[in-house]
Amino acid sequence: MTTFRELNLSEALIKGVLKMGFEEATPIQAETIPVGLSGVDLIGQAQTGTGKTAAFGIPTIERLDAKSRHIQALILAPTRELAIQVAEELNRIGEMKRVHALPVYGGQQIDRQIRALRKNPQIVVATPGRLMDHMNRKTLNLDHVQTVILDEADEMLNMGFVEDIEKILGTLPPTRQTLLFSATMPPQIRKIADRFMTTPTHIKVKAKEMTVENIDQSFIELKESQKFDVLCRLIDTDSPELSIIFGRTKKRVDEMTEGLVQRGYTADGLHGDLTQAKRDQVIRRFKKGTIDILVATDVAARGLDISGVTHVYNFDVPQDPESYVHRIGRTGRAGKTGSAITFVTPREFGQIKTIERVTNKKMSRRHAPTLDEILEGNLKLAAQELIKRVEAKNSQEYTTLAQELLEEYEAVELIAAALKGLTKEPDATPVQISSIEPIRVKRFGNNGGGGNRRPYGNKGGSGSGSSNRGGGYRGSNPRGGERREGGRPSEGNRSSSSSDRREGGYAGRSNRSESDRNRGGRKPRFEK
Ligand SMILES: Nc1ncnc2c1ncn2[C@@H]1O[C@H](COP(=O)(O)OP(=O)(O)OP(=O)(O)O)[C@@H](O)[C@H]1O
Ligand SMILES: [Mg+2]
Repeated sequence: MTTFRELNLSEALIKGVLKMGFEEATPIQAETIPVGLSGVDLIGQAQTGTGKTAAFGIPTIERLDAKSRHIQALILAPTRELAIQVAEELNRIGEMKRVHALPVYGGQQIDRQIRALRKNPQIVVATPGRLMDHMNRKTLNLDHVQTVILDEADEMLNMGFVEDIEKILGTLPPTRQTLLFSATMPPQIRKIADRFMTTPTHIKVKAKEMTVENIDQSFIELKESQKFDVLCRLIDTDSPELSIIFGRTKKRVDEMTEGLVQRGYTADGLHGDLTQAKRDQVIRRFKKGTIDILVATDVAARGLDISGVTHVYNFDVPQDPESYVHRIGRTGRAGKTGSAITFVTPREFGQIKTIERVTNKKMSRRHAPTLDEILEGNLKLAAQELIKRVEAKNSQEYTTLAQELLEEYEAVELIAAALKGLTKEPDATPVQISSIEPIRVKRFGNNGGGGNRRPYGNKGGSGSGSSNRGGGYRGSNPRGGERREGGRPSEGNRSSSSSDRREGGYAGRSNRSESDRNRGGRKPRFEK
């Protein structure tokens, strides 16, 4: 185990990370921080939730000059929520060094961002489309950037941002350091690496499986028409603290959200067609626990770090194994445990096999809870509740009435009636979710006739390996469910900036044509 002191960091940075509750460096941090500090280019790959943000954030902040008024580090992220979150984390790491990171993303008023940029942040965390807008308007100067980081680089390629990224990287000083991070590294990444990186060191935290071992993974085979009722039953039996339900399209996300609310759950939806103000509100309420179910497209699959997410439900089987890895990685973060349950229709069963093959991890088959099982579970909960109330000994004012009732009725009958009153009956409010075409297996399994799709550099090409398995590490994170929202600019109206059209409609790969239209009809160059 490596402490941050052993990594030769300045006092300001050590204080910063200790204040965040980090006691030891995670494996990816221990391996990449020294390399990052040396100034060379770096590709970092490690499982979800294992601290990649700080792995690139710490050396980047350490290397920059807090007194300078120039932008010295640029981070590109695929979604707005991720840009905001990364900026927040960097602001915490750099707090003692008085370094400021500004998130810059589509959907927020550009004037507001221009004013914030005039305050000279040393770090800008941007979505590619909006950054391009600022570059075209000359409202930010990237001449002094010494480090550029592509967080979730493969997803930015999936989203069709490759041209923007090429343009952005092409304008940066050639001497700058380039870092590239993700939990998954499909071979296309090599193109970016070849073109824009100088003999990068490849660091991959070795792990037997692509997913962290503290996520319990299962699937349920069922008919499309059964999905919604089964989902509700699972939520009732699993009682997640916070959960994320992934759906394939924006329409399904809207319908599911509406249905859950109708059945009395506190849920809200997140997808690319919502205004930025609404997106901000949903995330804020989910982090606070005001809503405990987030229904989302793949827009929420990458990078989001929300503590308390104990369950991920894939209402629709993910389009590809990468999407699966990132979706389920929203739980089981920073050494915590989590559960991931994937729904699969019989015709799509091949996807489960493909995912298992690529992630090198078997999912267990789970059966949909029956109504009887649900009732039995609810009855047990009611009995526990009754016992709790008896033990609390605070029902004295009811004892006289209870005595009178006991004289007239059998004790067993009275308790049975009380239990019935406390038992939650499954809600059968009818909910209609529009049906959807099954994923075509052919497209899904197109990785070389069913062979293992190896993540880039998996075969010992890494600069230095680690014997650490998985993402488990010690160290507490005291923030709990209440994350500081500092650094998050208050929401403005949707601006008419061109980046909105490109970034606004992201619904995940499954909804590709729709999201492409929203990004100006651009076709992603790297189809999977
Ligand atoms: N050294 C550490 N000790 C304890 N907690 C840490 C440490 N480093 C990071 N964390 C916490 O772990 C959580 C996950 O970190 P982070 O979001 O950087 O993961 P990631 O590897 O980028 O995951 P993803 O692939 O999903 O983006 C965060 O809450 C972060 O604050
Ligand atoms: Mg991340």
